[in-house]
Amino acid sequence: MDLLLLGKTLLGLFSAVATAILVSKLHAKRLKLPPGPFSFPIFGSWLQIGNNLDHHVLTDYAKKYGDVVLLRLGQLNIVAVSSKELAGEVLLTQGPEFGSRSRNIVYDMFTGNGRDMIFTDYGDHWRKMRRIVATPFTGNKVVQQRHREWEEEAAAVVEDVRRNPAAAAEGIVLRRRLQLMVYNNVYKILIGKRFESEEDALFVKVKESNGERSRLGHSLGNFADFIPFLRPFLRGYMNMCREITIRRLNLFKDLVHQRKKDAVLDGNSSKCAVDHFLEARHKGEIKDDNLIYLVENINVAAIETTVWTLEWAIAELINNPHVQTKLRAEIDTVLGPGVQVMEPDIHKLPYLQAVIKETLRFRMIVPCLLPHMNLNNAKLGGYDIPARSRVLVNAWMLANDPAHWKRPEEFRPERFLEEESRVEASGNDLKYIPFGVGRRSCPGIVIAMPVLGITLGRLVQNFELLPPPGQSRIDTTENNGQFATRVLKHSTVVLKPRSF
Ligand code: HEM
Repeated sequence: MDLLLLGKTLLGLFSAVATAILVSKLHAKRLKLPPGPFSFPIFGSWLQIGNNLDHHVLTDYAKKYGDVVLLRLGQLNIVAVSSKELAGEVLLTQGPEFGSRSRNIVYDMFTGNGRDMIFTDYGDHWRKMRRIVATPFTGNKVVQQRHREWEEEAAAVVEDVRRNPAAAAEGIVLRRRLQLMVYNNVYKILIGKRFESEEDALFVKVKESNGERSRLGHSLGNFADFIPFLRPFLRGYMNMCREITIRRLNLFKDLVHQRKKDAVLDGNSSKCAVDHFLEARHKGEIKDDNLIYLVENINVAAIETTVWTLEWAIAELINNPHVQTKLRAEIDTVLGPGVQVMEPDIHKLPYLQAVIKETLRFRMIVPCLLPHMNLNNAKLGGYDIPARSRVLVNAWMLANDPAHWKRPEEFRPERFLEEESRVEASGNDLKYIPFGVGRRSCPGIVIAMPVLGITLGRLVQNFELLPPPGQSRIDTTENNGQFATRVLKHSTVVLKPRSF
């Protein structure tokens, strides 16, 4: 480290200590803050908490301190909420107050300081961007217009797996093929395009750059977020983030440009999301960079979320063979052996729906939703919540709390046909909100649920899903990141074809 950097760091440290002590004294007098672990000047509770602030750690804090906990990490206040009542306050009753998003330095960079939709503050810009995304992705006709494409993509997966001798013998990493399928589902809506194979050059490029962005954004604890004078130590990491941001935005600009050319050549092609975004741009509702960030947002929100959920569901179906057998029997009985699951069939397959709901409960991939934020000082559960707190709703804890659920530690889809038969994934009961609820809830539920139903239904009716030879289970060790819970190791799966 050079002397100048060391000098700057020490100076920063000294002024931060002085400011932190002064601010905390002033605050402590006036505000009734939620309980939480002891907070030191400058570092807050970072030394006790460490860098693993995932939903399990937050659950432990909730058990110790209560339904609303304040964790101070340097300058950042993190408010963790874990009761139905307070989740309702944050997401519904006080939705506008807590409807902004907390970003960190990396997400400032990824989103151009909130020029996107997902990480922008609650207000007119967000409202406009959300409406523009909603038309092509979540309008009430989207399922009707698109389900044939999703069925064809799922049929292509089944075909490819049947043709691959390794699938029935040593097994394959099915995730890779499912990833291509979900990219195709989303890219057809986004730019009217699908990729032919996993080797398609553009697919490889998009997938790698999204993967790199996701890897860099996944880290849970980032000390430079809450102790800004330590930022110089992260120069290398920040440079990588900057580089990937530029690369991705250029890639998405090229995609939009290409779509403009294709649409002119082929006047008959049906309208895709980018066409809607371009119209909004022409009307002056959004600017060029907002348009590119919308494309960026769909790339991060729509694809891996669905792939991770499929990956978890497959792992649970293999580790719970009785569930898999029961699901297969339901499909065979209702549709007839070999009659392929179509989207309109899903409502006739309650056990399939229950398996999906149970996966989203037990393996909630966005366990604390995306971070909410209050722009101004607010009140919650009788406590003062300082402006710009990062508010995390521990949705995983609500969905796995023995106070609300019978034997929550079991993967038991039957619960959604028996004691929880009225509970829906759309959040009609706040103990189960895998897509959030309220203003900032996931608009993608409209397409995610049918895609999950078609894909899982087709896999189970066409194959027996098994662990690889020599193993009795799929490894379900979690990899918990800033926003998402993924499977640590992408599993190899054996798929034995059924004959009809
Ligand atoms: C199984 C699949 C998915 C799950 C579990 C999921 C879950 C979530 C969750 C928990 C949130 C945050 C809610 C909150 O902070 O209150 C969210 C936000 C969002 N999701 Fe999804 N999602 C999935 C698929 C999709 C798809 C397919 C799309 C495509 C349109 C999508 C688009 C979005 C967007 C745009 C937001 C941000 C909304 C806003 O800030 O206003 N998601 N999602």
